[in-house]
Amino acid sequence: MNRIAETDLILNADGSIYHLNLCPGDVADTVITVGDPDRVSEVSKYFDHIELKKGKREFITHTGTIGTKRLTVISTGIGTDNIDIVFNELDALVNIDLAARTVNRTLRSLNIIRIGTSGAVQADIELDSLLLSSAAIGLDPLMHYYQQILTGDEHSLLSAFNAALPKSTLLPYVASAGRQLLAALGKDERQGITVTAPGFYSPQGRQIRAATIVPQLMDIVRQFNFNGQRITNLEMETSGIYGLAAALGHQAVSCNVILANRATQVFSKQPVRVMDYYIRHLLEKIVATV
Ligand SMILES: O=P(O)(O)O[C@H]1O[C@H](CO)[C@@H](O)[C@H]1O
Ligand SMILES: O=c1cc[nH]c(=O)[nH]1
Repeated sequence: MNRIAETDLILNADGSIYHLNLCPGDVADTVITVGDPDRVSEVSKYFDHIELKKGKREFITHTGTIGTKRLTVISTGIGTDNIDIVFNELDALVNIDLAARTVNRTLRSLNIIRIGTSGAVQADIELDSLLLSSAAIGLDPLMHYYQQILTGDEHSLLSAFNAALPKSTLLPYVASAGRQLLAALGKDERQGITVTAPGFYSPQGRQIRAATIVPQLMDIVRQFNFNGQRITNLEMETSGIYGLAAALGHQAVSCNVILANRATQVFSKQPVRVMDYYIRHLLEKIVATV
């Protein structure tokens, strides 16, 4: 079996993995990712018992239990460049023998749920509501560095979005939610197609002082229609989460609290209270169904 080089899979002196600072036993089969490191304790405060708290840089991890359900909550920071680190290292922790530096014979598949924040692009999507991404269109570059095997539906969505873009401006890719996990968590929840942007300002159609060269981006996103499905929201991690989860054999679903409505230009008056409400809602659902 191929031995993975010390410079490809880097371990710290205590045997933990380079950025996440975690050891293999530290990760539960159900993993909640959040962008904001401060949101980790906002999730784990609802655990009955916290067995570990570790961290390095923006990657804070708490593992514990609610009843008999073991859960890990980890912060990714902002952007799909961080998702590259978090997903490759989480996968290494559960699927690689770190001592032998070889891939395990039996692979573990994690259930990974993002609890994030997002901006809606359609006027009728209520502020302070929850939205689950059935698929993501990535305007970030991450999955252009990995082999992706697309389904027929993903190919069709990508072709349709490419056709809506002006020639040679952006290079999108498409990735979908884990089918079984979405079936478990998506019941009675609003679902939509999410665009993942490689930035918060011009890449999401915001204009402060620096001039944008894609002024038509928001109109294209808002007007796009794929067999009756619309693009619903913008954020910064979901395409990478879905792309890498599929590439590594994990199930992932991205759940986002809508804090901004870009069409009506309003921002939530109560972001902390609303996030707390949906953390409790999703934890109940995860414990009951995942
Ligand atoms: O609240 P989180 O999970 O960080 O998610 C959203 O908020 C950040 C931008 O403010 C980006 O990470 C975006 O995806
Ligand atoms: O508009 C928004 C709100 C939250 N997060 C984003 O990336 N965009």
